[in-house]
Amino acid sequence: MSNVIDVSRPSPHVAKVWLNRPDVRNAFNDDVIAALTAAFTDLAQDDALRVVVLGAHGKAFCAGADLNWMKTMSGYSWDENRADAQRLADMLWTLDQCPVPVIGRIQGDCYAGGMGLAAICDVLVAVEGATFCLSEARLGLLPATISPYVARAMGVQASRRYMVTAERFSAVRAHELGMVHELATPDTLDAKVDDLVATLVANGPKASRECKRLVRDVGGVPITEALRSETARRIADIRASDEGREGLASFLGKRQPNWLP
Ligand SMILES: CC(C)(COP(=O)([O-])OP(=O)([O-])OC[C@H]1O[C@@H](n2cnc3c(N)ncnc32)[C@H](O)[C@@H]1OP(=O)([O-])[O-])[C@@H](O)C(=O)NCCC(=O)NCCSC(=O)C[C@@](C)(O)CC(=O)[O-]
Repeated sequence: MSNVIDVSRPSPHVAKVWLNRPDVRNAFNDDVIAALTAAFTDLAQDDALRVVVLGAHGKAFCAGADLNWMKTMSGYSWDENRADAQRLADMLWTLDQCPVPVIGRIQGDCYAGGMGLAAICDVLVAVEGATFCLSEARLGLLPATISPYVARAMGVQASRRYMVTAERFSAVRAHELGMVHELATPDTLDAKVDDLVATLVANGPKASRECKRLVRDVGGVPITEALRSETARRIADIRASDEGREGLASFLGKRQPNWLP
């Protein structure tokens, strides 16, 4: 099971998690779901970590759920199907809760559940030639567990269209919709991802984690008095922290910040 994904640590601050079933276009089955869940659960405990890059081997990023695995599931009882779907929902949740920013490196096609993986990323870089598709309806299935993440990443209205039509669309269109943040060519993809990694590693580590949590907690939430006081509390917390003091002192002192571990 272990080699269905590759996890590497080029530095204590950076983790790379690569899907590794290129022969089936990185479709995920039970082994992948278990491996990704375990990897992100471990990474979440690592206080030195500042950024994760989620990528894939081979020509496609991810073809979604493994259809052979799903075919097996169709012989299951409703309860067994429910338990399988719950494991998938739990995996997406675990990835979404990753405490540090996740950069998605989309080097090829991104279909169905693969769009769910892309949608949990905080920053998405894709090659222009990659195709995106919420193909589930074509197969008589639903993009159910991925739907909240996809709707958050590309908006409800675009999700409506692409979920009901199951049409393919380009990375350029995904960029227009705001889901993809940067377009690349196969030659420039890694340099763009490396630049983003360097940008994220240079930021205040606590601030970076808190920014991610802040957007997740307040994005789309109605602006109420309670929210006004909660957001004020969060900035006060970080201003009063060693990191907040160091960030301001380094700016005012015209020097590089020395982030504490
Ligand atoms: C991705 C492209 C465009 C690449 O297109 P391509 O590069 O031309 O590759 P291909 O179509 O020739 O496929 C290469 C090999 O990968 C296999 N393969 C490919 N995909 C899968 C798959 N999903 N499951 C199992 N095997 C897969 C495929 O069967 C073939 O095997 P071979 O013939 O060489 O033995 C194409 O392969 C394709 O259209 N794949 C199907 C994508 C799809 O419709 N996935 C739906 C998954 S359902 C899902 O994800 C449900 C979920 C999770 O969203 C539910 C929820 O949210 O609750």
